[in-house]
Amino acid sequence: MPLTDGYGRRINYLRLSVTDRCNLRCRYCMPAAGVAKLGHDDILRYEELYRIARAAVAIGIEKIRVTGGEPLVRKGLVPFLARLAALPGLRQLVLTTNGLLLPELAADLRRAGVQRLNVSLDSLRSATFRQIARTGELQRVLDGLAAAEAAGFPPPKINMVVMRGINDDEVVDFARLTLTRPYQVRFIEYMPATREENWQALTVAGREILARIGAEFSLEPVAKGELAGPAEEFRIPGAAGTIGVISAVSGHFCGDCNRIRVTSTGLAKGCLFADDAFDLRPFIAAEPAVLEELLRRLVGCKPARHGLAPEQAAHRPFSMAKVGG
Ligand SMILES: Nc1nc2c(ncn2[C@@H]2O[C@H](COP(=O)(O)OP(=O)(O)OP(=O)(O)O)[C@@H](O)[C@H]2O)c(=O)[nH]1
Ligand SMILES: C[S@@+](CC[C@H](N)C(=O)[O-])C[C@H]1O[C@@H](n2cnc3c(N)ncnc32)[C@H](O)[C@@H]1O
Ligand code: SF4
Ligand code: SF4
Repeated sequence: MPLTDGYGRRINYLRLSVTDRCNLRCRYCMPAAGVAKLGHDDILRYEELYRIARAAVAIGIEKIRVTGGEPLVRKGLVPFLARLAALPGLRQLVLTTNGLLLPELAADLRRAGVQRLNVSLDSLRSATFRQIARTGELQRVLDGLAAAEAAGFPPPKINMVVMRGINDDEVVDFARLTLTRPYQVRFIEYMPATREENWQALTVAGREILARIGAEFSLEPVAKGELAGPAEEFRIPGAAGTIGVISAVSGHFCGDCNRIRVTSTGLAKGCLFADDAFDLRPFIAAEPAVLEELLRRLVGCKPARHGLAPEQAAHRPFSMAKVGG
C-alpha cells in the first residue's frame, strides 16, 4: 500500500545522510571553522544505516538519496551502496556529492549500483568557487563530471545555489551550459539554514532567476518524472540539457513533498526545517517491525510545510551538512 502522510501526500523518498564531515566548507552550509566534529561512535555504523534503509523500503520508500556532509569522504561507502542497491523494492538509489572525489570513485559507484548523481557546482570561475567553498579546486569537480560520464552515469543534475552579489551573475552562463551539455542544471534559492545575518539579501527568488534566463533564451516547460524531487523544469528549445529551479524559500513546493530524512547520527526528520526529530538509534537493534512503525509515525507527523517566509525564519539554526540538505 502506498505510504501517505496526514495531508494525503505520497511519501516515497528517503534522504539518508552517511556523514556530517566534508572536504569543503561552503559558506551557505557551514561556518568557516566547519561543524563540531562528531566522534566515530556518534555516527551510525553502516549496518545500522542499512537496517534503517531496509525498514524504510519495507514501508513504501522507493527512492533513497545518499547524502552528507560529503558522502564520498566516508570510508567503506562503496560496499554499503552495493547493499542498498540490492534491497528488494528499492527502485532508485541516487547520490548527491560535491564531485571532488569522483575522479577516484565514479567507476566504483556505478558498479555498486548508484543510478544517478547530483553534483553541486556553484561557480564556473575558480576564484568564485573558492570564495563560496572556502577551499577545494573547481577543476577537480569538472574532472569529476568527466569521470562520471566515462563511468557510464546518465547526465548528472548540477546543483547551483544562487547567491546575490556572489554568483548570481553566472546564472545565464550556467543556463548556456545546457545548450551543448545534457545536464539538468538546477538553480536553488539560497535557504537560511544557518540563519546567517541579513540572509534575505542573499536569496534570489526562482522567479527572478527564470526572468534573467528568459531575457536571453526562450524556455519551455518540461514534465517531471514520477519520483522527481522539488525542481520545476524547463528547456531552452533545442538544448541538449534542461534547467530546473528549486524555489525552496519563495514558491515553496511543500504541497508536493514526498520525503523523509535520516541523519548520520540516526535522527529521523519529517521536514528539513523541523526543529524536532525522532532518535532511531535506541531501536535499531530491535525487530525490524519496530523501526518500520517509528518511520510510519514520522511520516504521519510530517508538517504541511516549512515555516520559512521571505521576511522571517522560525527554525533553530542548523548546518545542512548535519542534516543532508
Ligand atoms: N526546502 C527543501 N529543500 C530541499 C528538499 N530536498 C532537497 N532540497 C534542496 O534541493 C537542493 C537539491 O537537493 P538534491 O540533494 O540534489 O536532491 P533533490 O533535489 O531531491 O534531487 P532529485 O531527486 O534528483 O530531484 C538542495 O539545496 C537541497 O537542500 C526539501 O525537501 N525541502
Ligand atoms: C548538504 S549538501 C550534501 C551533499 C554534498 N556535500 C553536496 O554538496 O552536494 C546537499 C545539497 O544541499 C545544498 N545546500 C546546502 N546548504 C544550502 C543552503 N543554505 N541553501 C540551499 N541549498 C543548500 C548543497 O548545495 C547541496 O546541493
Ligand atoms: S554543501 Fe555539501 S560540499 Fe558544501 S559544505 Fe555542505 S556538505 Fe560540504
Ligand atoms: S521544507 Fe519540509 S515540508 Fe517542505 S518540501 Fe522540504 S521537507 Fe517537505
